[in-house]
Amino acid sequence: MTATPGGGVTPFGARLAAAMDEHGPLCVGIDPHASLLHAWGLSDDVAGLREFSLRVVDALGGKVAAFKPQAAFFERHGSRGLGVLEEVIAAARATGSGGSGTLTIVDAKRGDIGSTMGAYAEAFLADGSPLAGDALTVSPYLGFGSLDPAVELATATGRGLFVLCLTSNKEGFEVQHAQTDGTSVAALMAAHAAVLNAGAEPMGSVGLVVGATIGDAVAATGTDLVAVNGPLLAPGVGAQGAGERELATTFGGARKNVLASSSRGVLAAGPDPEALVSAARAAAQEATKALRN
Ligand SMILES: O=c1ccn([C@@H]2O[C@H](COP(=O)(O)O)[C@@H](O)[C@H]2O)c(=O)[nH]1
Repeated sequence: MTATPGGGVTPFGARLAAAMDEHGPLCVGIDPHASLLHAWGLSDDVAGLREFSLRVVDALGGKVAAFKPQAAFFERHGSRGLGVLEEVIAAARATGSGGSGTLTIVDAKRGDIGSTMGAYAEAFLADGSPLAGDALTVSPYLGFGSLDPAVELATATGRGLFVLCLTSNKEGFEVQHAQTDGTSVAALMAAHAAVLNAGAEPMGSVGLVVGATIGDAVAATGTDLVAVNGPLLAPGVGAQGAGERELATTFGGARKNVLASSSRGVLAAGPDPEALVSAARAAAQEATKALRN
């Protein structure tokens, strides 16, 4: 974690804003699908998982704004797979010039009743926990307030959260577009995040997941992304079909806070490290054109 001159910790929102300014608004997902392991000539076991993931970190560390390891692909290999996730987080932290590291967003989508959420928070957001990256994806569908232990620990340790709001999959609408008294669930989640981020500069640390594939869902659900004043993680770029046009049109006035995310779209270029760098560079340029002009 980066210390401020006053001895505090620079909040995640500020660290992510700086990383996006330096490297472009692209996050590369580390999703070691069995099919990708095979395509890279690796075995679908813990050794292959480790080799694949660390090669991605080696090739792209210090060159992209963030990594997003998908916990499911590590969990499917059991406790040793989780050990590899810990190694990946540590390796990302050690990359980059000056030891500043590459930010990691652990995509584990945790959410539970508050007392259990406290345990998830300790696992993924506490200083000293080997599974703690710089931010965690969380699910608010047990009620936004159930996330309080994660909000509190993330704030205390300078980490961030990405709360599922408008997800990139086509099934999300039945929950996220549902309305109570004229307010959609997505708009309500965004409003909760806005309260937590109020006044933060350059942006707060409680972000949302808003897929790049959602078409006009921001307007359709009345979701005020500008008021959120926090980072917007936008999966769906690449393999799910979204590209420059979707990034440019989906987020309106909140575009500058968007971190586009691509996993298979970049990883499919491997295992050659130079090919991975070229694919990530092309995706970052596309995201920059769409989001920063
Ligand atoms: O709404 C969401 C939330 C998370 N994801 C995750 O992002 C990656 C997408 O992988 P691609 O290979 O770029 O399609 C994956 O880990 C998902 O679980 C998402 O796609 N949509």
